[in-house]
Amino acid sequence: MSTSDEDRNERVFETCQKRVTSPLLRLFRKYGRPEAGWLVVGLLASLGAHSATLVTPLVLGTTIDAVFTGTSAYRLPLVPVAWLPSEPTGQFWLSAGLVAASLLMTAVLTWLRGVAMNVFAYKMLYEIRTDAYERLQRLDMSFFDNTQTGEIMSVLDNDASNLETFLDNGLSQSTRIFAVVIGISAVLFHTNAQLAMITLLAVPLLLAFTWWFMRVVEPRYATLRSVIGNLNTQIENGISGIQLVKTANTELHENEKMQAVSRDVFEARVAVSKLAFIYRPGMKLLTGTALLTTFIVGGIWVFAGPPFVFSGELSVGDFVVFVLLTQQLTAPLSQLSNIVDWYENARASGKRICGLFDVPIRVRDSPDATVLDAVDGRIDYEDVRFAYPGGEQVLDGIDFTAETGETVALVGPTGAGKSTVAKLLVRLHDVNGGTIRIDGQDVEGVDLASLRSAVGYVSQGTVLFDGTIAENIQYGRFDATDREIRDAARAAQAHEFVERLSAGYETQVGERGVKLSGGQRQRIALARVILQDPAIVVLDEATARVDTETEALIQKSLDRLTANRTTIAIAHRLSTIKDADKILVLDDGQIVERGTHQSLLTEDGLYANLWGVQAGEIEALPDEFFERAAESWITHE
Ligand SMILES: Nc1ncnc2c1ncn2[C@@H]1O[C@H](COP(=O)(O)OP(=O)(O)OP(=O)(O)O)[C@@H](O)[C@H]1O
Repeated sequence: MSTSDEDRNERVFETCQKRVTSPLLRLFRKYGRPEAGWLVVGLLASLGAHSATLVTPLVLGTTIDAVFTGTSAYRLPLVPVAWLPSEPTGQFWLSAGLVAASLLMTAVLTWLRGVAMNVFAYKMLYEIRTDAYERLQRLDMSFFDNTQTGEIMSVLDNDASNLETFLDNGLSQSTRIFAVVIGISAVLFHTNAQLAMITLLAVPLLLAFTWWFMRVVEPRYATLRSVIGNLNTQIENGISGIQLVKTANTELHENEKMQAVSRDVFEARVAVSKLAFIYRPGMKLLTGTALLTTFIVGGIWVFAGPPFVFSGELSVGDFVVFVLLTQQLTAPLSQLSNIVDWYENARASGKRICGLFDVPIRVRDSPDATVLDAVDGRIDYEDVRFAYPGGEQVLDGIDFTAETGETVALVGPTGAGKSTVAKLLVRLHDVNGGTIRIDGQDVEGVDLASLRSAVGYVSQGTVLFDGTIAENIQYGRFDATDREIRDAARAAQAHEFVERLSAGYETQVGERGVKLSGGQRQRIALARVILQDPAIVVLDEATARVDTETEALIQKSLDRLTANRTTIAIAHRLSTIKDADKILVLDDGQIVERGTHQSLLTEDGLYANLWGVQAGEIEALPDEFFERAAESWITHE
């Protein structure tokens, strides 16, 4: 498959994720560098805080030997002997002071670490999230057609959180391990190199055990992540389609689907846990064994002199240092599994985030794009051909012109390609062949923003945003005044019904506008387009979902909207478009008839048949029509 084919296929998001290498490094280079100062402060503070915890056992060891048992001189690593007191009382209080100072330092540095690492992680994530969202909005419609909403949402939500957890907890826990293992090793070697070798034998064993765990758990984690994705999709589909579930009485069926995906999640979690149940106790057993071995060997050494091949002395103080520090090894090393877990999750999430950044955008401004300004509104379609990514040819040789101010209607059987013709005008997709021009300029050569503000689009299923009615109308032009919003609503025949609502223009419309009727939603959408004041208007079944009375009302507002604007109107109900300047009859991606209402009726073709049926003059369409519709239906399926 060539790159461009891959970039056009339905699973383009998946393909892009697979191609990503070193996602964390890549994200760090782009988003972490500007905040690297915070990271350095955080890591140094973490290193300092964990190193400070080593002071207490060290000081305790030397104090026991020098002050309590008197077996050796009072010495502290890195501190010149001349600076140390020679009297036991002075030594005792110095030790107490050092322990207090190290506790205080640990507390302050831990605070600093928390602040610096949080700021680093939050700032980086803020940039990634906003950039990803910005990118997402520019992606082609075909990306949204082929990617589950749940999957996209989880990139901005779960994946960003996974990254944040790793950047914050994962990195600071890693420095903890680094500081503790290096620090403890140094202190133990300094205290007694021979015993240190016995104690620290545990470290390579712990690392090897963790490496094994990482290798075997990763495929299970991959399965877990994928089934959690399925679970999210199921929940998302079930909730967004709740009306269908209730009316179709399919709650049981949905429950069964939910049970199946939940079971998959359960089984995947158990598979991961089975390994975690071996790993965590295994880690404890290994560190426990190291402690016990140190205790036995060190104890014998203190009581009866050096055992086995060892030589030299081990004081009680040294023994205490070993026991205390070996215990301190356990906690950070047992975090290794969490770090691995956070890292794996962050890597997988980083791949998805980078994959999203890599999805190619085909519909974009060309480098020499010109701004579509002072639009007259003449539209030319010239031999336009189109197929959706991975699909069959949907439009084949579409040719027509809409003169400035004209209304061109597109009619024809379902699936004929009418909406596709309209979508190509605002470049929701780009043509595969031929050209679309506005005022003689190829739409692919003009600035996208100017193109889309020149065309007002009212789609089949009008979608409103959660917010007030006023906010939804203002979406057409954000700097519109209250008066302009009301004027637009009046022109759309919406003002009266809005005024009758208890909160008027401040009424909340609910998610997707569910609290309004279909006709009310449609009129709000029309008010929005009237406020936008475009030179060209596309009406895709603008009156499809309303009753005849509302249709009459909407028709009035439509007449206001389309007067003096070039209009492309798509309609099944032919009565709504019979006055159009041109009517194009589409069938199977081609224009099969064209003319005015009157001329098409005289032609006695598909349009005349459709009109006859709708006007009740003909009882049924000819068999030939059904055969063709069935054929088109089968090929579209
Ligand atoms: N996003 C899409 N991805 C893939 N195929 C699509 C997409 N949208 C539409 N199609 C296919 O393109 C063909 C034309 O669809 P289109 O929506 O343009 O038809 P239409 O004439 O507007 O139909 P209707 O009157 O039912 O709205 C259909 O076969 C449809 O299955």
